[in-house]
Amino acid sequence: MVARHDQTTDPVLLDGLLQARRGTAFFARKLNELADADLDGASLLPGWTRRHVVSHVGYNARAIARLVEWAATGVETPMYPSVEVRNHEIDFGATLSPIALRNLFDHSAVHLNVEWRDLPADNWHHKVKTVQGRTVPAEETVWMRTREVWVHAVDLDNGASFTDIPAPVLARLLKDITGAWHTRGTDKDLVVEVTGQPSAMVFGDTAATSPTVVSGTLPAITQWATGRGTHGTTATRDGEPVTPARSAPKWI
Ligand SMILES: O=C(O)/C=C/C(=O)CC(=O)C(=O)O
Repeated sequence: MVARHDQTTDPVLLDGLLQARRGTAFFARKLNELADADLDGASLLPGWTRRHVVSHVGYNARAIARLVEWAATGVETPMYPSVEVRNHEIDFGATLSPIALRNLFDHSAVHLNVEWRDLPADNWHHKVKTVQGRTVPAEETVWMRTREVWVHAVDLDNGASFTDIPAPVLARLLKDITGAWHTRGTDKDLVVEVTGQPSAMVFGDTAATSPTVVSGTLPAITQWATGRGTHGTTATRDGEPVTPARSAPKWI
């Protein structure tokens, strides 16, 4: 039976779906503001034009839809056959005509949304494996997509910034990234402090005796943590400014 609304009634999941759908609408808005010729311009990602960003976001929706189909059917359908195929697909997509590229984004986003909508409540707990080898419940696909659409909307370099991203999305992203650093041990002697928050947000090597402390607002710190520059952040060590500002450890 085809559903007209989400099958899940889990309020946390429904809230997550809302953030993903809002992010998709935001990406669509920034894309629609660009003229066809603008798609040839550079994005904020080294070596990628805006075409590459749109291509990646489109194929990412298809890849995530495959995980949702896996959760629905129990038939293993990976995001991508391999990282090489993923990268080749992005390069190929970047060569499409503007209308085809825009259709790729639109149609893949609708497809993913339908897969989410029709997934029975119980199947959201079914385990699937991401291209990075993480085994996660299908619920995680919502966050995976949320992250992609909000951050890559900024990467289109068309006026969007991290201040446009909702605070709960930024906070979760920062927690994810600093958690990954911690797991890899790449946050040694590094403390990250978010300013201007009702409750303290401190991440990193908080046991270090003389750490480099990088601080800034939630949008500025999250932008920095994703490897998108030091703008709006300050770095100090033993109370003295650190120059040049410390770049963030690798995220993914
Ligand atoms: O969260 C993960 O384990 C994997 C995420 C991705 O693979 C997202 C992408 O970078 C992609 O679709 O290529």
